[in-house]
Amino acid sequence: MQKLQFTKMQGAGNDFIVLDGIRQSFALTPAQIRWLADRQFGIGADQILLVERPSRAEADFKYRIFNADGGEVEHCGNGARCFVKFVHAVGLTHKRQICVEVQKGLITLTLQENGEVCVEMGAPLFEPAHVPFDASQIEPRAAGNDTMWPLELNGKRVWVSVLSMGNPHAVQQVEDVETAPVLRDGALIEAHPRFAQRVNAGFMQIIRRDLLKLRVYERGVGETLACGTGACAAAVTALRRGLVDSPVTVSMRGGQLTIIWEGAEIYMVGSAMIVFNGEIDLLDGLAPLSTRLNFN
Ligand SMILES: N[C@H](CCC[C@H](N)C(=O)O)C(=O)O
Repeated sequence: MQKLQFTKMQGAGNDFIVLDGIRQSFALTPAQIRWLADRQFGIGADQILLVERPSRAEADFKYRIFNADGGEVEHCGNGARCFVKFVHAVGLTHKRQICVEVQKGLITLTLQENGEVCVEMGAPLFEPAHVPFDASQIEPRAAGNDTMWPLELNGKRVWVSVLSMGNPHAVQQVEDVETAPVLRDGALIEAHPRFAQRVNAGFMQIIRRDLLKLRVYERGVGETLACGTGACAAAVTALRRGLVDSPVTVSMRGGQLTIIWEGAEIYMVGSAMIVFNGEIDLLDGLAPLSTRLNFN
């Protein structure tokens, strides 16, 4: 049995289990990650964030992000803000500007005087092969400076913009996010065969030129209350379509983020909070999950 200290955090309602992998030594299997993230049998979270020492000289820290389904991912916007608040809260650093190594590369995080965090999210990539998205045998449609692609979902065609924030996103515009079929169509888009590594599916509604509403069906999780990379993907898509101006507020069910994009790096500004600290016995957790009945 191994005791593991953890910190439960949230950024705009997207919630995380943050683990200090610098002062604790452990190795997690995908099954253990699924158990920790399980909202009935474990602690419960959308993602697990693992803080480690950097392997690159220019970085202060490294962190790794795992979805609730156990898969490791390239980037996480809300997680980045939670990371900054965590390392300050536990005394791992007092620096206000931190360079962090994540799977997609190096990002710079800044803890602002007002307690919010500004994340330099990197530049979006639009080439289908970089998402990755299989654009073969279909014709795109222009929308301003943006490109939309047709996706067939069980006989229904939707038009999505595809882009990489380091992780893959498919964004569509809807009339009303509250009535959009996010759970049904989000699941179909996430698993669509044209996305070799699956995809995060965003549903955005333009409210004003400085405000859009967004719901995201996240890869490896399902619908979350907010998605930071998804907010960046939606804002960039709306900006390319000429529907909003930068900076734009992205309002999601769990909170809002400010996204700034002038054509190169994207900046995301928002809050992050510690909810509680805890301790869990690593080995005990697998038993309950193995007894989870599979009725389907
Ligand atoms: N589900 C995402 C990872 C977490 C991203 C999201 N929580 C964020 O804040 O960016 C993916 O599989 O790419």
